[in-house]
Amino acid sequence: MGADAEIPTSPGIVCRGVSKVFPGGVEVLRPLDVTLEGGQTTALVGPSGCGKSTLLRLIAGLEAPTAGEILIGGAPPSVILREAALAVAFQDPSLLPWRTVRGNIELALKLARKPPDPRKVDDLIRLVGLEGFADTRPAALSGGMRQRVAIARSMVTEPRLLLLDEPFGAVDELTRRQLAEDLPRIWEPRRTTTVLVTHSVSEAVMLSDRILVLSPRPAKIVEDIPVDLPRPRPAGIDSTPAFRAAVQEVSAGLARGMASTTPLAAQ
Ligand SMILES: Nc1ncnc2c1ncn2[C@@H]1O[C@H](COP(=O)(O)OP(=O)(O)OP(=O)(O)O)[C@@H](O)[C@H]1O
Repeated sequence: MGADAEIPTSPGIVCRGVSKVFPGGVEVLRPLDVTLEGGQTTALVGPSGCGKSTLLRLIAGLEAPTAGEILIGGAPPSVILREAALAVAFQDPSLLPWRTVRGNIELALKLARKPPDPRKVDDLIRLVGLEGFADTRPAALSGGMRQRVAIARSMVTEPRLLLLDEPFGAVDELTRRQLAEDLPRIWEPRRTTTVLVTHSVSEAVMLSDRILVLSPRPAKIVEDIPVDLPRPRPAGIDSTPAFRAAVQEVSAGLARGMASTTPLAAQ
């Protein structure tokens, strides 16, 4: 981190009384109080439309809360944005159509005012399984391939905070499992604070240290489940009894969350 950086290497995230009501009175988040520990990966799971992406967008500083505040490493989201230490990979990869795969990833480095690093770019292209497509433009890629470019692009800057919203949504099951196994190897050594939105319980268990289950809209935290599995996850862990037990626990939490009106955390 640069000498003048205000954001620590693995920033924690504090949400204090955060609520969101969209114009027209759509209440998406009830006042939410939660602290996400720095260096951890936290997964947000919950029913469709409950407000997971909205919470992620608030953390990213792309939306402002209606009330309350969010602090990242003790500072408002605008600071981590200004320091280019935040990276996001959202459902819609939004790649520049006139740039190649390599060009899109390189652009992230440029925008973050970081020096070119062709080797790192090539390594990431290989890691997300796009070897041979470095000079291809997005129009000639499948949806899943475009998402993988977005994932590589989000990691190339070595962000201190990584926000992933269904990053594997359009990726086939086999590649998904491979990515879920491989990607944490990049962010773990740097202890990148990561927040992940996913509909897949097994992906949440595979990738995170902690899983927050949200209720139907307006979202409240109804379950807060630590994932007590070794990091990095060894290959084949998803067929162990401990992994399956964790998946079951989260699935049961989701079912309870669907029916719940009483939040677990102080809301
Ligand atoms: N800009 C907006 N204006 C008005 N309503 C919005 C806006 N953005 C989101 N919403 C509403 O907020 C609610 C939560 O949306 P959000 O995308 O956060 O849910 P989600 O849990 O991520 O859903 P999914 O799992 O289906 O992606 C939805 O009812 C959505 O219609």
